[in-house]
Amino acid sequence: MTDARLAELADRLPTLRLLTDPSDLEHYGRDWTRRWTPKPLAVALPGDVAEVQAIVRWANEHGVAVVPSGGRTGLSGGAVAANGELVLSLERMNRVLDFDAVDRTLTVQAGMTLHAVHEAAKEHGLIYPVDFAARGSCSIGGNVATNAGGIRVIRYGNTREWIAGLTVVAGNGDLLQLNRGLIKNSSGYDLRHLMIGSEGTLGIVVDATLRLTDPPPPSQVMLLALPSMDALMDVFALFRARLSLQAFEFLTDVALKHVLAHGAQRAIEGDHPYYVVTEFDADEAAQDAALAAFEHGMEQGWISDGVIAQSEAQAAALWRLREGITESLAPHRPYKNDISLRISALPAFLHDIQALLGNAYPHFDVVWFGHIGDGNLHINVLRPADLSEEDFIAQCEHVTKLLAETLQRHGGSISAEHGIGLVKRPYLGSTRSAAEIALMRGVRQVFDPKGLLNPGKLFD
Ligand SMILES: O=C(O)CC[C@@H](O)C(=O)O
Ligand SMILES: [Zn+2]
Repeated sequence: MTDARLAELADRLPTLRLLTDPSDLEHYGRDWTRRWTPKPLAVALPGDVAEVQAIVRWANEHGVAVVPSGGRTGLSGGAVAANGELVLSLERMNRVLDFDAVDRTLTVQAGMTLHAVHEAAKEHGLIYPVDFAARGSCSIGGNVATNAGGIRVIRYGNTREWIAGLTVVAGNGDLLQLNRGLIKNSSGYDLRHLMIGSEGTLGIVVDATLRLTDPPPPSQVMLLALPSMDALMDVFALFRARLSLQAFEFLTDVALKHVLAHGAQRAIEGDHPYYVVTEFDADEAAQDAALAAFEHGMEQGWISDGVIAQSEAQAAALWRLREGITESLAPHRPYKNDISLRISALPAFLHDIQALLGNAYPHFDVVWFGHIGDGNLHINVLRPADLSEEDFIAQCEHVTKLLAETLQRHGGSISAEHGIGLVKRPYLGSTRSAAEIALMRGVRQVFDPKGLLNPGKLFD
C-alpha cells in the first residue's frame, strides 16, 4: 500500500478490510455496463456502521471521492469507479438486524441481497414483494439508491413503497435515522424519500427497515403470442379489467430468439412478433375469467396463441423467457434504454418511436421488452460484430437524443428504474426541468458539501 492516504486510513481503522490488488480494483470498480475502465484507488469493505462513518470522515479530510457499492448489477454506471475513488462496498454488511411481527417490518443491513431478503421474509410467513431477475446479486442498498422497480410493480409499486425507514451516513459522516419505521410522520421534509433514488449522491444507506406483506394468493402464469404492438395494449386493457394481475411483461420475437439461443425452452410454436408473460391471482373463478379473456382476445384478433403453465416448473420456464433476456444479450454488449411513460401515452409514443428507431437503426438488432403494464420499456440495441464499440456508442447516443426528445414530447422519462448514473446523464434535462435540476444540485450540496459521494453520477 504505497498511497499515504490509504496508509493513514489503515492506521486509523486497523480492522478495516482494504483491497488494492488490481483484480479486486477491476472487480469492484465496475457494474454491468462494462463501458468504463475501472480505476479506483482502493476498495474498503467495512464491517459496521462506525467504520462507514470513519471512512466518510477520512474521505472528507483527504478529499477522496467515495463510490458506494452494492451488488453492482446496475445498468447505468451508477457504481462505476473510474477516477481514483475509494469504492465503499457494503458487501460484508449483509445481516438481518431485526424482525418486528407487530409492525411487520424487517430491518436489514444494506449489503443483503434481494434474494436473501425474500428468504428472510418467508421465514416469517410474509413477503417483501419487490422482485426482479438480478435478485441473487443486487443488494437492498442499491435497490434503494435506484428506487428499483422490477416485475411486480404493477401490483406492489417500486422499492419506495416498501421503505419504512433508513439509516444513512451523510456526506460529512453524520448518522441519520430517517423515519424510524413510522407509518404516519407529518413532521416536515421526508428525507427518507430524498435518499431513495439518489444514486449514492446524498448519503450511504447502511440499513433499511422494509415493510413486509402477506403472500399473494396462488397464481397462474400465461404466455401469449400477439400479432402487433397495438394488440399488446388491447390485451393489457382486457386482462387488467378481468383479472387481478401480479405481472404483465412483454418481449418481442428478437428477444425470444436470443433467450432461446441461451438455453430457454420454446413454449409456443410459430413466428409471432410479440409475446406477453402474465401472472394473475388464480382461484377457480379467476381461472374461468382468464380463459374467457383469452378467448375474447383470440376472437378480436389480438391474441394468436397462448399457453398456461400447468406446474411450478412450467411457470418458471415461462418466466425464464422474460427474465433470461438481459443475460442472453450481455455477450453483445448492448446499448440500453430504460424508458417510462404514462400507460395512456404509450400508444402514441410507440407509434412515433417505432418509425424513429426503424429509420435510425436499419442494420442493428433492436430488442424490445419490459414492464409494459407499468409503461416501462427496455430497448436494447446490439452492436454488429464489424462495428467498433466507439462508433456503435456514438451512433446510439445520437439516436438516444432523438428518443429523449420524443419522450419529452410525450411526457415520459429517460430512466424508469435503472437510474441516470453516467449513462443517461446527458439526457437528464429532457426529463427534469432546469429549475428541478438546480434544486437537485442544491440538495446535493446540503447533504454532501464537498461533493465526495459518487461524484459525476446523475450530474457532473
Ligand atoms: O437489460 C435490460 O435492459 C433490463 C433489465 C431489467 O430491468 C429487466 O427488466 O429485465
Ligand atoms: Zn426492468
